[in-house]
Amino acid sequence: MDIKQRTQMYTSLSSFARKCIFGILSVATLPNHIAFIMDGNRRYSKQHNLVDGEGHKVGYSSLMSMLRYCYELGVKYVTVYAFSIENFKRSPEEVQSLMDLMEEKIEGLIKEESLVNQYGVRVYFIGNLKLLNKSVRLAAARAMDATAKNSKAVLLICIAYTSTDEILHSVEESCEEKWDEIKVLNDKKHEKDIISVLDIERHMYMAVAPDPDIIIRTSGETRLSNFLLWQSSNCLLCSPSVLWPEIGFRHLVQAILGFQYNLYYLNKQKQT
Ligand SMILES: CC(C)=CCC/C(C)=C/CC/C(C)=C/COP(=O)(O)OP(=O)(O)O
Repeated sequence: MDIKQRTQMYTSLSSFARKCIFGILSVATLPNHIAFIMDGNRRYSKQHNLVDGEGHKVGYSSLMSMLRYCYELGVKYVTVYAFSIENFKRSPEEVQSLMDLMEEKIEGLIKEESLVNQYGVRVYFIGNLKLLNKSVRLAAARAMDATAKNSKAVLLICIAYTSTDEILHSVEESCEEKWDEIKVLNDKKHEKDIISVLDIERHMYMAVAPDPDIIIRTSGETRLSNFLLWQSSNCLLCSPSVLWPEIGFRHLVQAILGFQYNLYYLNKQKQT
């Protein structure tokens, strides 16, 4: 058997094993939305003596594997923290190199043979997109347009994002909307109206998705780092102690088992 045949056999065997494990996991409630904080790409580069930026490229391959597993399993929504507003404070060279990678990979997402097309994924870019340079912003707009008709699954890419910025944006939009209503009604008694939680939720960038069930943050970190603060009040946080480029199938399975155990335990508590 040559290398090609061996690789094919390995791919079919691992795909079969995954299907069996997914079959078992599907017996209990599956998460509908998983979010990832992809921590540890630079540390991976350093640990493996790679040139700067290589860790993020390996990190992108890990992301593609995790997306494949999630969509195979039937998780409809996946969110990733790709670039925070805080990341703009890194050196100009590093920001530029990350933006170049982002642009290249965004273009790749909508290619004919891409995973996005294979699984019918609608892509959203979530964040303060006007902070991005024009070419990345246009690439993001193209990817959103090109996938707008896909409805089997959803990928939300948080870029130029922080949760506090999202909340601020949403409160501003809600106030403006309320103010316009008051002006139209020209009714003094409405001036006392205040915005509601529902107004704020409606104006969130993340309003296109339900709240996440699980947030997985690699490299053993248990901080949320300004990610989905509003949306994570009932969410399970998992922190596998591997760097993002090292994340694998077993970490996803562990997180889902944790979620299912948590749900089982909560239901049991409610019954007693
Ligand atoms: C199109 C698309 C979704 C592309 C995503 C590409 C990708 C893997 C981006 C990760 C970006 C990032 C700043 C990760 C955090 O690791 P870090 O750089 O902070 O590393 P560290 O935690 O070791 O410092």
